[in-house]
Amino acid sequence: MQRSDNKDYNGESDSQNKPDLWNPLFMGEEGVSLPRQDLQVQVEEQQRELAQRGQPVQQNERMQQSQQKQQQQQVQFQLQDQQYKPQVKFNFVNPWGGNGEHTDAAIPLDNVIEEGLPQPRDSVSSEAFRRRKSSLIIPPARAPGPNPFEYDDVNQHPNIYNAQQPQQQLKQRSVFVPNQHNQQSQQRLNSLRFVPSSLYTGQDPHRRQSVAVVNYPTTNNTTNTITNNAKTKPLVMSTGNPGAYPYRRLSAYPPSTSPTTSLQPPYKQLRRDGNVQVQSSSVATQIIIPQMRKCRSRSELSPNLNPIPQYRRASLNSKTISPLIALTKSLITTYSLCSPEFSYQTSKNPKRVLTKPNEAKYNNGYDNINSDYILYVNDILGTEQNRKYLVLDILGQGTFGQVVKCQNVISREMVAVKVVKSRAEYLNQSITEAKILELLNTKVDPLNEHHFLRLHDTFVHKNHLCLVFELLSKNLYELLKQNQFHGLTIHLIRSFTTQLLDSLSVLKDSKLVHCDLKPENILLCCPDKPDLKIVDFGSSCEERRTVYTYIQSRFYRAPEVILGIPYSTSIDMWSLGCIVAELFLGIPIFPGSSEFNQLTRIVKCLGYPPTWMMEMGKNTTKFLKKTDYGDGTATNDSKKYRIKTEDEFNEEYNTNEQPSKQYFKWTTLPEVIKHYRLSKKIKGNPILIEQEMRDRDCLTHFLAGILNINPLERWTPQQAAMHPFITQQPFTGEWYPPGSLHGLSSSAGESTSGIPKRPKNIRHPSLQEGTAREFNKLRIVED
Ligand SMILES: Nc1ncnc2c1ncn2[C@@H]1O[C@H](COP(=O)(O)OP(=O)(O)OP(=O)(O)O)[C@@H](O)[C@H]1O
Repeated sequence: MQRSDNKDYNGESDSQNKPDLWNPLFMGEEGVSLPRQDLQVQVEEQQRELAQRGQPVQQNERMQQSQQKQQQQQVQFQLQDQQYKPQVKFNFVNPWGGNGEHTDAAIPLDNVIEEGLPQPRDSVSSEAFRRRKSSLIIPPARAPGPNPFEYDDVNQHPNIYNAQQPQQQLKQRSVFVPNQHNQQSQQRLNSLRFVPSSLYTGQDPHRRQSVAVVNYPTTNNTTNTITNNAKTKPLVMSTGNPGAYPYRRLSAYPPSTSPTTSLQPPYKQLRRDGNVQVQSSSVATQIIIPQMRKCRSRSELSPNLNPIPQYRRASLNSKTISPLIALTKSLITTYSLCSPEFSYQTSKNPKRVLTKPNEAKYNNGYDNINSDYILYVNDILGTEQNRKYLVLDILGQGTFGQVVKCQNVISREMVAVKVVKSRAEYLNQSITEAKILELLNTKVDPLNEHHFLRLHDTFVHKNHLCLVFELLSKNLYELLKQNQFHGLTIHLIRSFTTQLLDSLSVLKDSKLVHCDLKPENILLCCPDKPDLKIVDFGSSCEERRTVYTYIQSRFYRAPEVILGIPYSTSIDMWSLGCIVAELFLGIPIFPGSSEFNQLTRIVKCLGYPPTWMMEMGKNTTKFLKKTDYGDGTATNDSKKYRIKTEDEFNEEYNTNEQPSKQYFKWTTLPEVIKHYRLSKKIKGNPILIEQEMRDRDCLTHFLAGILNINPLERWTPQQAAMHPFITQQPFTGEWYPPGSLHGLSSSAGESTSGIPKRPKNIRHPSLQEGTAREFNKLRIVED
């Protein structure tokens, strides 16, 4: 099977020189340089021969010349060989331990930005770009769970891929190891022609090609032996005596399904390649090992699928399985087939530490410096019967603690356990989270219809509160990342938004504010369906108890929170607007590097907040400046304020604010949405493009209603759920939520958003007098 996509080769698009998946080059250590070893061996051999002939061993001039020539030749070979080598380092991780390097498979952020846009791609900016720094309390960097299938140093592996040790083991068991048993003949072969250097570097190409190929037929007129007639001839094989046949018979094929022809793979395959000469019982024929060849066209890279892929690989129940399955899901079976001594028991695995940092500091050595419980794979959390959970892997690390994938030891149910930090402040907040979830699960949504995470159990383990949740799949941030930070389809966005609006409607009715809605806290229920759930109610509160003023992750923080005005459930709608825009654009719409920068970005895109908000905000003077009109002619209240320049802000607060990095060419919301690049699928199809543009207009209108800077005009979830973007009714360009006079005037000031303003004669009662009467009713509680 050959690769059909080329994306993983360091982003290089040229597929011409890419080796296929089974190329031994993929399996070896990068930089394997057998030719050098070969050269040495050859020189030693020459020396030995000279010595045998009674000539002095010292290198005379001729020998030196010939060595130089050979060296030049080898350098040439290596250069040629480099063309075949992938640039990616494929390391095989030893699932039993070992501390090889891990190649980071994370998708580079370089793919995120549209073509032609400024590229904020230096490491610092991409770090800052991650919104994970924007939480209430800066959380440690997300620590994805180590992948047990990552590739590590080949030599670390205790099994068949080990370049040295297994060969010795295999040799003891009389297993055919071509690269070792015919080392000498190989040297001679190399001297005859060019063979890619790594073809024989500690790898058994046949073994890699298939575990099943080692099952060979026995026929009466053949003798299954390999003649290692290295001194005189290249590798020569003969077939015949089954007992002496160097390949082990594996249980993968029951006798009835055993191949019956006399020439079976790999011989058959080698022969097909035209490079094999087989010696039967009477006539000896040479086998020439196949060489790598250059891929000439793209079509050669497409997989070569056999309807019945005989003799390629097998599972224990004799079924043919794909190489991918053989090397992932069925890896243990594959190992078992390769080596009868191989045994695997999870309980014997060394405990892999999941927590970072993992140095013991507090809580009798159970906790690290952040008061996080140091978790190991195979740890048991909980002590009570039926409340014991086997730790399997880490799912996420956040402000409040770590979330780990666990299995209930008795019921075997898979769950997610949040192990809260052992500090009082986190403990108290997590108790609130548990209470809110309990309320949602039992009273508000007992039938599990409104997309809230289910809490199964709570217990305390070594001074850590543990919350046992249903196990969900990846979060929306991970989904975007997986999509290389390209936006999702409008269809999918609609599906997600509909579900989220349903949840927010229920929360609003229950007077609950989530306070930390962001893509990381919205999880898919399973990987292959668009069903989702909202998690992390750790910052949630009742609407009448909005205790904290420093809430929400920065990118999703509502303007009223930034300005320091009392808030309500409408801040979740703001976050939702930011999330929907991000799902479309692939990257956050307001990726503020600081609160000041966040507000600047919002104002640039959507215009100034209404004056009453600025008058009322506790933080207004921090970020905005009152303008002096001198002659007093200014009538427009909004012009009383302008956002401070970076210099003014830096001077005042001794900071180092930089001008906002532009992630999009366009500034206003309608422009950003309209000009976002078209997906390849619809490019060139005018009908689809027209449909897409209509959808975008509708999406823009929908977003403008949710991303209304004025929280009193911002649509409620119930209102938003009636918008044509959600209902898919025809969108005429104008829409007002039924029973409301709220239009789309996003601010009382100059609208830079490009969204049409509500007609002047229509005013919402709460805006009369320009005061914040509604807000005054809310209780302001300082934190
Ligand atoms: N039930 C679950 N199933 C699978 N993964 C989960 C589950 N709950 C949480 N996660 C993962 O763990 C991550 C952190 O969870 P959570 O947000 O609850 O922790 P936190 O400490 O409150 O984080 P934050 O810093 O956002 O406050 C999530 O982003 C998600 O990827």
